[in-house]
Amino acid sequence: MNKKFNVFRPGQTVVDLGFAPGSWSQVAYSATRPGGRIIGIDLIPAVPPDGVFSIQGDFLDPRVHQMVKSWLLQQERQKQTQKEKRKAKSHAVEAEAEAEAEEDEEEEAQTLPDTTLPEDTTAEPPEEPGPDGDSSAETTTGDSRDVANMKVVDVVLSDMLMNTSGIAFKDHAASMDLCLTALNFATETLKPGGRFVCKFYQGAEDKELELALKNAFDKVFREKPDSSRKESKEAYFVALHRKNK
Ligand SMILES: C[S@@+](CC[C@H](N)C(=O)[O-])C[C@H]1O[C@@H](n2cnc3c(N)ncnc32)[C@H](O)[C@@H]1O
Repeated sequence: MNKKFNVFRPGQTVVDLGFAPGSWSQVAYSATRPGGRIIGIDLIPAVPPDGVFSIQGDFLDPRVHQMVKSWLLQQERQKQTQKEKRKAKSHAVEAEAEAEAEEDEEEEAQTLPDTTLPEDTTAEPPEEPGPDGDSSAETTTGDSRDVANMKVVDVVLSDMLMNTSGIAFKDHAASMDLCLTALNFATETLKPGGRFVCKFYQGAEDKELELALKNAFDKVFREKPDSSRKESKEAYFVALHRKNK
């Protein structure tokens, strides 16, 4: 499905619901390098693949949503701090280069007759805003706003499925609960343009889920990948480009 829909890109933040034992997380991790951040959540204890952070808990429990959001916030703050550090470093390099250039000019000037020296040679250089001063302020404000709204996630995956009972309607209803919970979380956290992939058990109510997805995303595909057994009621929705609303 990733090959077909190109779900992952380098640097993305991905939330993998029902991640254990971790194959999807592993694919997400490799496909989002460098800079990707992956968090997996599962009911059962499982060691996540390298580079993946995990939380053990029931995603139907709102407290688990809060834990994931806290992690996302922390990651976002880290990203901003790293961005600011990089900016400060590049400003320091620029300032050093400017100071060196001025020193060179002064040295050159000292070798010339006095009359050629401009009057303000000894004056402090005027403080000029960095080349990206204004736009960086905008970016920071934009990021802070996104963090406040928690729209910081690029992809939400849900492969959550209960142990099936064999009673089709019951399994379908349980699957719809999980999918709708995942979709609610995605609605709260996905950036505009974000993607959502969820496994579901086909049944009477999946049309409603499809409609909710179409309401929130520009494109929605119903998929039955080759790896899924033909007789199984399992299928996937792939929703691309979260609408900006
Ligand atoms: C099919 S497996 C996931 C396989 C995984 N995507 C992978 O690639 O390795 C489904 C997982 O969903 C988890 N799950 C089911 N209900 C859940 C819930 N309410 N909260 C969190 N995880 C849940 C199960 O424990 C199980 O590990």
